[in-house]
Amino acid sequence: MNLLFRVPKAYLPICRVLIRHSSNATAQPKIAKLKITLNKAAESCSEKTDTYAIDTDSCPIAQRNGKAASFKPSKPSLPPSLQYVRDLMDLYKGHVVLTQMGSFYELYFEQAVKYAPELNIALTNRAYTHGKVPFAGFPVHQLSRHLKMLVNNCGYSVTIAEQFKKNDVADNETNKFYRRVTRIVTPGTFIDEAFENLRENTYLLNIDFPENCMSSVADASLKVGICWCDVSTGEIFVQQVYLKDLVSAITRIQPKEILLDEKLLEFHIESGAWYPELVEFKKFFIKYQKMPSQHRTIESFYGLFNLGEKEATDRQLRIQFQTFTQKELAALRNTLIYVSDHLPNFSINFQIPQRQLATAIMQIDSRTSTALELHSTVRDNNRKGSLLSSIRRTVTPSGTRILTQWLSGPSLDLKEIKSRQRIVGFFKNNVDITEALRVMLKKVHDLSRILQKFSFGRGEALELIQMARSLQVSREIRDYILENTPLMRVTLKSQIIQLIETLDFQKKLIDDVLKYLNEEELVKSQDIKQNEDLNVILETDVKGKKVGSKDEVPELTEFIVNPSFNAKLGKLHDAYQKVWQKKVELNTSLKDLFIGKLGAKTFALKERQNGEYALHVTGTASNLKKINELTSKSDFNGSHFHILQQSSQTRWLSHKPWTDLGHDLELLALKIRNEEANIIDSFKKRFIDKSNEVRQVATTLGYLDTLSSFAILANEKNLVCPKVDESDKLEVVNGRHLMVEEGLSTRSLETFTANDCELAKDNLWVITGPNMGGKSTFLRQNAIIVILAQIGCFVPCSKAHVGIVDKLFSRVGSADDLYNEMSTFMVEMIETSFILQGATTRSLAILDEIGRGTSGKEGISIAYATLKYLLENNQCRTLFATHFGQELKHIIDSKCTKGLREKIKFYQSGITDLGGNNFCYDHKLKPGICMKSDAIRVAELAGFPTEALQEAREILG
Ligand SMILES: Nc1ncnc2c1ncn2[C@@H]1O[C@H](COP(=O)(O)OP(=O)(O)OP(=O)(O)O)[C@@H](O)[C@H]1O
Repeated sequence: MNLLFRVPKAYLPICRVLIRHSSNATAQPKIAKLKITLNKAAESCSEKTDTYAIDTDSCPIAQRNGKAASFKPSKPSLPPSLQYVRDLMDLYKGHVVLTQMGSFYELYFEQAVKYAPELNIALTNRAYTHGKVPFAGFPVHQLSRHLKMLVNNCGYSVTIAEQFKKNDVADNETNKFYRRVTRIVTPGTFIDEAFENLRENTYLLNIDFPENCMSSVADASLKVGICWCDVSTGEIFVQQVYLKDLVSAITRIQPKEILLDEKLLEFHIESGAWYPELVEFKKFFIKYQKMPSQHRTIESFYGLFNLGEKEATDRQLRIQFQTFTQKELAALRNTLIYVSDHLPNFSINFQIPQRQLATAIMQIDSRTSTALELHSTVRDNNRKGSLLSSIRRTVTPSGTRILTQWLSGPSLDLKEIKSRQRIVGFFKNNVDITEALRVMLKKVHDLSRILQKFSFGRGEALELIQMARSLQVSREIRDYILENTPLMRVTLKSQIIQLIETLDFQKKLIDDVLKYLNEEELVKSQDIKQNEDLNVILETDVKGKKVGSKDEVPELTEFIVNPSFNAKLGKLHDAYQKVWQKKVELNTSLKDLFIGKLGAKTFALKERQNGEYALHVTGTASNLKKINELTSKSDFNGSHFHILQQSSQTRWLSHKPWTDLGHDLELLALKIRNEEANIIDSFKKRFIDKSNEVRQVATTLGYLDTLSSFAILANEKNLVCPKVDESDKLEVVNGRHLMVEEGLSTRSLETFTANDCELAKDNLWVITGPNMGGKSTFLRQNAIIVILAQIGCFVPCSKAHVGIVDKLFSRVGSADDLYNEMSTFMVEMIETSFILQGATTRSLAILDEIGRGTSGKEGISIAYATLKYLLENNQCRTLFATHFGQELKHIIDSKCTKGLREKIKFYQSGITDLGGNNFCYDHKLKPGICMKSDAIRVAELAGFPTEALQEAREILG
């Protein structure tokens, strides 16, 4: 069974939803390797008979598909390599199968026909005895580009089978290769993309719902386990949440892929039928997968974590896992199985899983996150214009990721908020120190991602230098901050000293890397490689590439490890140098002969494109004639010259002394490179063994980056430090909306009108005003001020007092179309009921025009009921914008007790008449109720026809 639901095309840019069911078979016993020998019939094919293995051991997902055990070689007439592809396609049902054939990745059969157009690659056929087979392919180096299209744009899972050379087979054998599944790429395990995407985490998230919970009515207080990880940074977290808080948690995490048990497929949870809020799942890539989490003990995953020393890692894991709930452990197990199945060829290196507590993070549901434009704008889903882009001043990848995480989940930990504020305050007041720190931070590379690359057996030698340089900078930062601690107050000083302790990374390892690796050469070869890559891209389709000679054998300076690293490398370099010296001598004497005696124009010892060592001589026809004579008659140093190739002005000659020396140099260079590769690997391993320390440095640098960036922002935007405490207050004096203010300053000369807000527990402000009068802006700016205050950032106002808010709710007219089968009013009611069910006395709710989606009278009654319920039951701080101010006031006055009435305050913004038809908005809030909405003026501004406006004015009277 393989189900694929595709979202309408128009929806794809914002929410790629793919629901895939990978297997419905029962688990099968493990089969390590499945050897298949093709029978006689195959020999008649155009390819030779071969024996191949589908390595189900390396990829247990295939075992679980349940086909491995019952697998029989199907139709015998296919050539072995194609039979392999066909069998893979059967094993990995629903996946796109890319098989490496030489220097190409290829798609075959119906998959070639289907996906070639999507990848914009040529589809062709190859004739075999059993008929024509469609195929399409692309060069290996284009894998990343095509994976992006298949995985990110189209939402497919891609199984990749790579080609390897058999160990025990000679080079001239036809069947010297075998193929093996090396990974399965999905949005959550797309490490190549993640390594490039420095600003964001690439989270894969598993949700473990209680067994059979969907067979009965949803209970909002049901406990659910979640686990999410970023394979590219090694971060992994678990949390237990109530069903009612699940979507908020997912909104905060923003996973690239959500993994669910295939048993849930039949419940169509994203339809909202079981629990309405789960329609939010439509925004994410969902993968349904068989979840055999009970089949493996948690201990069997210990190998996926690395803190350095194995015993210490195991011990810490044991302690940590004891603190997790059963649901968290189940989600963790599911996630770990999935990751190890999808990356069978990589050694995963996770840090110790962290448990996040719902009580430590402010809950922001997805509607609020969208309405406040935390990460992208409502209008065009663009990052530019969002709160994140407006406040981001970070200069390191880990700083940017921390900022993103904080914005999605501000802290509820007062101590932590205050300590962040102290650091921001220090940096704000000490601009020179902050500038110097940021100059250093700019030199820091993405340490956790480089570390992960090393763990995966990837990463260039240059990244070792980047790692060492970044760690060296981290030590400098530590020293620099320490130097400046006398300027700090006692509390800040001890806090800072504790923080920067982690920056003290082992100096010896840094020094060794910088001492023994040739940075200059690595940078040079990186530049050459980049140019080559560019040339490859440019020349891909150019036929008749250049022919001629390769460069001369590399010189000593092109090696990347200092020969003094160890005796073995030293000896190899000595030997290489001796042979090199002989080459220099030979070159001199032959130059003497060809240029000095025979009058050639140029002479060089070269290695030709085909690998032959040869003398390259150019000259005039008469000189070359002499050279021809020499080659036919005499020898030099006891060896004859032979003409390999000639043209009117050049000669390629072979000469045994140079051939021998060339081979010796080549062999020695190879040995040196092998030894260098071992040394590079050993350095990588030394860093992997210090995974914990490297990650701590990365986190601390990211933390310092984020907080110093807040200081820069505070000075730039005139922000102040809010008073944050456990009180029930929300008091803001002269508050501003950062993004609206920014928009006004770039678009016009208009300035932002600052407004105050003064709420306490169970206080409610009703805001009225004309259309376009600034009601929504006011609501949002206060919510943003709360978020900024709780991430430790300073806030846009002249004074603020924020009692910690546990949950932020909004009902601000949604641009989402997730509930596509429900009416606008129904959606409005569902969203309002989430607030009424979820808001606590510590929450802040902003509600914009409740009840506008239905008839006037009923709308007012709903608005009133909501307002009263919030005051009496939720007792949260509430800002309530409406056009029905007068009507509401009337009902409140007649129905509410004095006590309740005192909790409600009415504020209004208005329009100032400038005479004639001219007017301007007065965005200043003042007590009172706005009597009219000035809708006709807005219609006029919007370009309504004059007759229509006149008609409206007459009706209004
Ligand atoms: N305090 C302010 N100072 C200056 N300009 C503002 C202010 N508040 C809002 N504006 C401007 O007015 C525009 C409309 O604001 P907003 O959407 O908040 O009005 P509204 O009262 O909610 O309108 P409607 O009732 O039509 O939804 C904003 O886009 C911004 O350009």
